[in-house]
Amino acid sequence: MKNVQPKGSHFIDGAYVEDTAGREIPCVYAATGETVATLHAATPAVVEQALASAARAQKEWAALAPVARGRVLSRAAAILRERNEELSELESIDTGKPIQETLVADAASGAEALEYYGGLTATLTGETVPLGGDFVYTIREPLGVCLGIGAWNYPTQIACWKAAPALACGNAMVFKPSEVTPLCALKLAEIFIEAGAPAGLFNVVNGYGDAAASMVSDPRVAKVSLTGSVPTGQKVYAAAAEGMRHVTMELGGKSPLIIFEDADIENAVSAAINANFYSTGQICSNGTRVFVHEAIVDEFTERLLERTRKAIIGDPLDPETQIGPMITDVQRQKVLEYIEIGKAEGAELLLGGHAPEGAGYYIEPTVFGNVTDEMRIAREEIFGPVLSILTFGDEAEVVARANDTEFGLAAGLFTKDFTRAHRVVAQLQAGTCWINEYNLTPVEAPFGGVKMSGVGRENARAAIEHYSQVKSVYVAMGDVAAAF
Ligand SMILES: NC(=O)C1=CN([C@@H]2O[C@H](COP(=O)(O)OP(=O)(O)OC[C@H]3O[C@@H](n4cnc5c(N)ncnc54)[C@H](O)[C@@H]3O)[C@@H](O)[C@H]2O)C=CC1
Repeated sequence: MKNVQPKGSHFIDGAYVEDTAGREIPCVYAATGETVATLHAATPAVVEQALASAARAQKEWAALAPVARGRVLSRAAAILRERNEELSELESIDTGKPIQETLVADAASGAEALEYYGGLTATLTGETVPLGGDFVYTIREPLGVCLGIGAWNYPTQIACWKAAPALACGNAMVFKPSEVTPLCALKLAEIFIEAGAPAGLFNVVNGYGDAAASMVSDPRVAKVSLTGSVPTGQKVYAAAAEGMRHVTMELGGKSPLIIFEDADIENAVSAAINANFYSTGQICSNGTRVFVHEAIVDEFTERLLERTRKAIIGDPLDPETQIGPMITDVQRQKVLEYIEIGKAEGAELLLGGHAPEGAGYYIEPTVFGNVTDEMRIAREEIFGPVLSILTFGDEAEVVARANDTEFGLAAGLFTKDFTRAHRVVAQLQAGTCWINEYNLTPVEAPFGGVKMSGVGRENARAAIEHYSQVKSVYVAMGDVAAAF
């Protein structure tokens, strides 16, 4: 394994920073279990340095002409693209995701976000509101220092999706990656400096939940954007509320994928595969409850099993590999427990269900048939490669069952009947819906959840609303009327 030990555990004020007094963070390659780097969690002194330099840099950055800020984001995007290969390799080492995925979905997606917001920066204007003589104009202002907190499944993409709109609006960001994937965001911080960002504008502070928690309640932090689980989201949202901070919460899901009887079966199977086995199932928006119409469930299941049996499980750095390991052994054990629960609840294990022999945190792509709504495998987020097939008879029934969940991140449906497609989408309680596709998240489209899956939106113009605030300025053109 090549040397991936960073020059320091944190990247603050334009340089790597180390403080070995912090608790160790081992960075483990999930394919072998080998420790490939050791970092140290941020101490209070490191956190202080990060917040102080971000507060200083934010003022400098916000004072630039918007087009100059946009240029820095565009340059950062170009550097990400130039280095896509090496960044993808690091992403695969950090997460265990197959290189054939990371080459297209991580630094590339991050670059898209930076390109999009780089272009948008100079267009962020206010409005003039005529009042018949007097008028109001509005100014879109940055919030200040934003805190980004990341999950482990997409360390580069999450950092970029948060940093790009935050910086476009004139904010600074301190980013706390997941403790199990501490490497990739450090590279993004280096790239921002190379692209011309002021030192301190994008700082990376590695650490565990407590390091992030100490920043959530710091008076210098104006906004918190978290990608993580619902229980963490509840804690972070509550702590942010104490200081009336803005929040974006990108949390978990248990999303439905509905296959109607007139669906194109091969496309529906492709979508079910992407919705459950991409990134070894570690995707928040996954369509893990696959509702298949009873008239086609046999045909659908047969093709799904035939195709999934061919999946190539292996070394993430081998370009042929389609399924890598789970992120940690803890996560693998959690998924294996759910598989046992599914069997005990009476679901039919049709494929997989085992951890292959040997090193690494691998788990076979797993398909359950005859799953019913009340089973825990159909209600709780597993965050692993476990697909549940549920059958249904009619449209009203499947809509009600699809919505019968505390989550509301995403939903998908397959049908050739476009009237039905739009009618059903209108009733689905989910922040993102796909018709005849699944899990595509272009930067041009807002992304986020309803219900327990979160608040706020990432990507698109929608994210601008969540990283800026509007000042109204009333301008009087005449005398002031007063009662006396
Ligand atoms: N909606 C979305 O866009 C996405 C949501 N997710 C969700 O993330 C979860 C998996 O990721 P995990 O890393 O296991 O989530 P997690 O909730 O355990 O951790 C997320 C982050 O929060 C930090 N954290 C933990 N406790 C904290 C506290 N008290 N205060 C502040 N920060 C704290 C962690 O250190 C980590 O950086 C799943 O539920 C998944 O659905 C994952 C990717 C995308």
